[in-house]
Amino acid sequence: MTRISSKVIREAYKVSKLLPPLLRATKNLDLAKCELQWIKRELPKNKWTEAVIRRSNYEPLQYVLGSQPFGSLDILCRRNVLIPRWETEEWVTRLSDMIRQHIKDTTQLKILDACTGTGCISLLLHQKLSEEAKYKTDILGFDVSYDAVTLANDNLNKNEPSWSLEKSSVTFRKSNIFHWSLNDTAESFDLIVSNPPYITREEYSSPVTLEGVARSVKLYEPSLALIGQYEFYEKLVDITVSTNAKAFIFELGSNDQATYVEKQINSLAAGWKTKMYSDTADKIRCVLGWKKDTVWDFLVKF
Ligand SMILES: C[S@@+](CC[C@H](N)C(=O)[O-])C[C@H]1O[C@@H](n2cnc3c(N)ncnc32)[C@H](O)[C@@H]1O
Repeated sequence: MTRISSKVIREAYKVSKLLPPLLRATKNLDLAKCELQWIKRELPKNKWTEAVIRRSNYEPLQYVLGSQPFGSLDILCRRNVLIPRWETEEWVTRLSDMIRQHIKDTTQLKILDACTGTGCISLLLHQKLSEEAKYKTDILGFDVSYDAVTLANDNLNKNEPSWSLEKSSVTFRKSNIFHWSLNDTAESFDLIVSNPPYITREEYSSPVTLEGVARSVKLYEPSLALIGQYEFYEKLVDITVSTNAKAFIFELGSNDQATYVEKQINSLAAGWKTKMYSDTADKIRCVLGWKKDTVWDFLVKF
């Protein structure tokens, strides 16, 4: 565990008596100063001390402040639902920019967002694609967690007034991916997107993850949103094939998971191309697939 010197604690105390408790969670004076600024800017003065105490007990700042920016959206965050991550924001932004750049015709896009959590992926895709009048997007997000679906709907209601949903729709509902069947919707999708649970039980149980930020993840974020291995990808590939989708993008945490998806899709259906994508931190982050000789061929440039 990173130790904080008494010199740094004294320095922090000179700036504000609210800083030393924040240092316990951030382990870094500059970061603690930043967090204090956000707390002061976003919460009323009578909530500052409570916020600092919660944070000093490693509660993630997003739960304390109640939201997290995601693209140009402000996504509401509450305990029991995973906080959206920058890695997800990055690929969702890239995907929507590429769709806008390469799908030129007026098109109806049907998108399924499996394991939707706060609804951040569905909502950012909708927001970015509906800026282009030529698209009509119908997005369905589902999650097994009642708290997640409630929060996703709250996020939809928060953002909806500023959107034109006349041509498009975003819907969230409670559903278990392992009980998901085509009868659930009786329709097909063009694109399947998902950020499923993908941290292995061993990684999750490893004492190394009791350090720093990971400590707050373990203490406060739901393990239901985190722990998973191949079973989610097996089901996602099934859904891709059974809904006659033309493309997919799944977030993941390892090369093994990407290779698993590539093997699964090629064993179940012919004519698919796949690609692995690494984020700007140079970590493998997604596997993508698309049907050859379709409008989705542009994904080769992802
Ligand atoms: C890694 S989180 C991703 C949440 C959100 N898509 C995001 O990117 O922030 C995974 C989500 O999968 C959901 N989940 C876990 N098991 C599930 C299941 N069997 N069926 C559907 N959703 C599930 C969790 O509730 C959680 O919201």
